[in-house]
Amino acid sequence: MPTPPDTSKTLKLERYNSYLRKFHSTKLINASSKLLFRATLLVALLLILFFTISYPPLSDNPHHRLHRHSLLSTSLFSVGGGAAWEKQVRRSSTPRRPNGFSVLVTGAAGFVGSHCSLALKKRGDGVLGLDNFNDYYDPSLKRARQNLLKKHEVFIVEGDLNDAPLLSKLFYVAPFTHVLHLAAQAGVRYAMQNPQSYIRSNIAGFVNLLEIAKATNPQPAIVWASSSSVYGLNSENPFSEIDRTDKPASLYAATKKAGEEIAHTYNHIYGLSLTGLRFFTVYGPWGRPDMAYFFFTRDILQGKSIEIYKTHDQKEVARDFTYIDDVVKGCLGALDTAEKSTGSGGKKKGPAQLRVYNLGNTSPVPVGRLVSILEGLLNTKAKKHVITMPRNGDVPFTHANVTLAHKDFGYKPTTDLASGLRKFVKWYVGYYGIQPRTKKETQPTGDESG
Ligand SMILES: O=C(O)[C@H]1O[C@H](OP(=O)(O)OP(=O)(O)OC[C@H]2O[C@@H](n3ccc(=O)[nH]c3=O)[C@H](O)[C@@H]2O)[C@H](O)[C@@H](O)[C@@H]1O
Repeated sequence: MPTPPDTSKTLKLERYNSYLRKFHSTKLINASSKLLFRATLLVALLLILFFTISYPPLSDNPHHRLHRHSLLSTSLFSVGGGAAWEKQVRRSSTPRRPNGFSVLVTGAAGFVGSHCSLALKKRGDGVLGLDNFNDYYDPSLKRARQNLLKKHEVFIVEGDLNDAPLLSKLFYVAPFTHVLHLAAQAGVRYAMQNPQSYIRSNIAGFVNLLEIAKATNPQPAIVWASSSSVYGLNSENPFSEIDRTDKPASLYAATKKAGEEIAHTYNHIYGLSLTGLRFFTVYGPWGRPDMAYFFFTRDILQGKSIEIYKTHDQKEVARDFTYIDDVVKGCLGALDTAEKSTGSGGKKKGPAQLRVYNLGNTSPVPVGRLVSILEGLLNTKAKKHVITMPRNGDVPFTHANVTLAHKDFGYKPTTDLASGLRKFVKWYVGYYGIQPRTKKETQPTGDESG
């Protein structure tokens, strides 16, 4: 019988191989679980880091518990510009004086908005600007104002009032104590060309802002720009806050009047502290190119004719032109005396302050006189064309009674039209690089009337 083969060695070898296989697979499993564990840990750490930077703990930021929910529910973590952007928002809005305000200034790249932002920043308040940089007038002027503000460490967020997620985010990131709401579609006559833009900014945009503000905790106090145009066809003289304002002459005026009524509603239902300021034809350096004093200056210098309106009964049209520095003092006075809102997170807790003030100059000047002052300052005769006021929403005259603003926050305009226009012309020729003309260069031209 053949001897059976000796299998003991083969068996040993197989056992050894199987042991080795088991050993290696266990090692492999161990290694991959370690790798998985480390990767999970890293992702978790990164997530914690991201949320800590983006959203400080609620105890650090008692503002807007509600907004945390809305931000999460609508996946808005991506709104705004990331961590560096949020840092800018926080830095710009943080006050540098004890008990300073943190103010959201809407329309900060605008005329009144840029002046107020600088004044607030200079006295140590925190200021964050918001502006949509629309092209109603030359946006490069708005960019120049933005650069000026940047030099003074005021950051302007580029965005629209109707962008609810953006507003929510701003209110979440920065605990604003006040809002100075100056963003609006301005201009009386343009309302006939583009009525919808007035509804979008002055009504829908304002409501959107109030919706966000009412839901915050604590709610900010709001000071906002109404307009002398709400007096419309009022014939009382001077205009006082208790006069009728139910006869607006333009859609612009109607939207500002609507704003005053909307303010009443939000004050009544939600306890928001609201102050409306009726500005009277504000003018000065860094002004608005769509306003008469501004484009008269440009057209006089370019030798173009200008139209001076007269009323239908052949009287001169007059305005209570108010210098920007006086208006800025009025805005700051209104902010300083604004009481806290009483509501929180959308619920009213008690009656809140609701105010309206005239901010005018108390001294109306006919448009013809404004043109004479400009002619003198520019050393150039204007080509005047006097026409009957077109039916474009204009009112014949404005005249402010400012007793209330004086009583409540010491408002006292100190700049007459000639002094204010001198400062404007100085800025204008500097900004546009125009060589001032000497008396000899002046070309006398006959006045044209029609
Ligand atoms: O105080 C206000 O409530 C308003 O003041 C100005 O509106 P307005 O007073 O009409 O200012 P301008 O458009 O600069 O007109 C000034 C004066 O010049 C007159 N004007 C205007 C244009 C023109 O070609 N000719 C002319 O004589 C107007 O009738 C008015 O009396 C602003 O444009 C509004 O945004 C603001 O709300």
